[in-house]
Amino acid sequence: MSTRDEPLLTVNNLKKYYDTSEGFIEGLLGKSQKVKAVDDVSFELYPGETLGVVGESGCGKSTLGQALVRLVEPDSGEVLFDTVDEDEDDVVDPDSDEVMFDTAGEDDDTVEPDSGEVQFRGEDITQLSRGRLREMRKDIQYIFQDPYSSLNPRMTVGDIIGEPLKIHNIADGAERTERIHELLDEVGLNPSHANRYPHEFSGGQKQRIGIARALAVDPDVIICDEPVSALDVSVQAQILNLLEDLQERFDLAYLFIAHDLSVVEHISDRVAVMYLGKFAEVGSTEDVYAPPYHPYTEALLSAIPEPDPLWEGDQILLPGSPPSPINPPSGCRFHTRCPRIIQPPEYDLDQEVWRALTSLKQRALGAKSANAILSLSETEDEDIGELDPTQLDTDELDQLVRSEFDLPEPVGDGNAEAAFQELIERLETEGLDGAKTYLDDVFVSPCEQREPELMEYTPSHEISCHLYDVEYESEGIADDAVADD
Ligand SMILES: Nc1ncnc2c1ncn2[C@@H]1O[C@H](COP(=O)(O)OP(=O)(O)OP(=O)(O)O)[C@@H](O)[C@H]1O
Repeated sequence: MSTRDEPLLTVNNLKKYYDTSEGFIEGLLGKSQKVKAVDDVSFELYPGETLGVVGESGCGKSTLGQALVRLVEPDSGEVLFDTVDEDEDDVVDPDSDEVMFDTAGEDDDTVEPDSGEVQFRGEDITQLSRGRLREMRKDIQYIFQDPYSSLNPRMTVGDIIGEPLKIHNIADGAERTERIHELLDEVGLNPSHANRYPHEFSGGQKQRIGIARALAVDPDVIICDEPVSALDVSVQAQILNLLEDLQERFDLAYLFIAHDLSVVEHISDRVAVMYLGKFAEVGSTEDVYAPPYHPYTEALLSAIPEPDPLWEGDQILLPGSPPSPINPPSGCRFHTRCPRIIQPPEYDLDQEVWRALTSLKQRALGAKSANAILSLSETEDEDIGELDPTQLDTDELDQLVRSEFDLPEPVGDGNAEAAFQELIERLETEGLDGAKTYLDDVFVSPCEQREPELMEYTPSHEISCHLYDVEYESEGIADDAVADD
């Protein structure tokens, strides 16, 4: 049983990979590829707190929320659940005689108690039987992003809110009606509207109905999956205030998923920043929204349309688009876009120049033809046709590549300049394949070689970045990075 200082949810090494094979045969032929939507995520959620999960679209936030309660089945990992011990007299131990069995009509091993609270004591949700899973879903509710499609249009609002009361044998008849009216009132809706249908309500009101439905079963945890992103900004604030108010009154813990950093900052006690299926940073909201930053968080914060008044830097534009979660980059997954990607000890370049050289390397290694290096169409460009680097002279090629990547001449470090010139020569004499072979061994960042752990930076702040890694600190690299902050 959880106390206030112990986690309600303890998530260990959770993974969810989606299979992309289109059919059984493809699967058999081994042609399926796995989308690593959630890839080894661990965290805790404490009673009464809000943990925000933030990151770009497609980074795995919804999959994480859904895997916790097995709306999608996780591949591996544990989700240990401990219910809050509110009132011991009201507790029903599922193993005790107090549980009255009435399984008529049930098609599985469901055990619904006639009264009292069912307890979970560190049970692993990923291993629960279907019956126990159904009981767990009373304690952990899910609010969906889209209030328009998450409510059954053919049911009255009263029936929608009353459904969980019925499923979990919580209230019946007049008692149920009274509870529905109470819940409508709790979420700021008129109880006399219980007989109306969802289409008669605005977007914000629909989300209030979704919240009332989640509250009906008196949960310990609500997973709020982008609950305000479909709403107008003014309505967003009202719903966020309502969620905060309800949290205080009913001692709810929220896992609050959103892509909008301002929304997450407003509501969260702690924040986890997610990138390509992993947590890049987790900490108290104060820690995550102030230096030292994970470079990904820093870029996200710099891009908020109305930045935090404390934000002093310029907007950081990340190069390229997020890589595919089917084949995430080696080492630190963010290294292909990281403005602060670490230089190897043999170079001493301006950071922007170093970033540009690594972008050149990534683009060349991923290119199908030399055209791609210069952002030309992979097939044939109207004006230039297919670029054949072996037909250009070295100087011409050198200038084209420097101008494409904003590289100064020389790049500013003797070793790096020599490597760049050698690259251009290989491109000219051996074409793209020769350049690729050469690039395997040059412009190598420590960030692409080893995956950083999510490490404790302070007791309330974990960061997964080699810049904050003591091993790199001993080489002076991390020290410099932190000093910059
Ligand atoms: N059912 C599925 N089958 C295959 N891939 C999926 C499936 N659902 C999600 N994905 C992929 O898994 C990755 C994570 O998706 P997810 O929806 O969890 O991300 P998200 O951060 O919640 O993004 P968004 O805010 O856009 O929903 C994405 O690459 C997505 O395309």
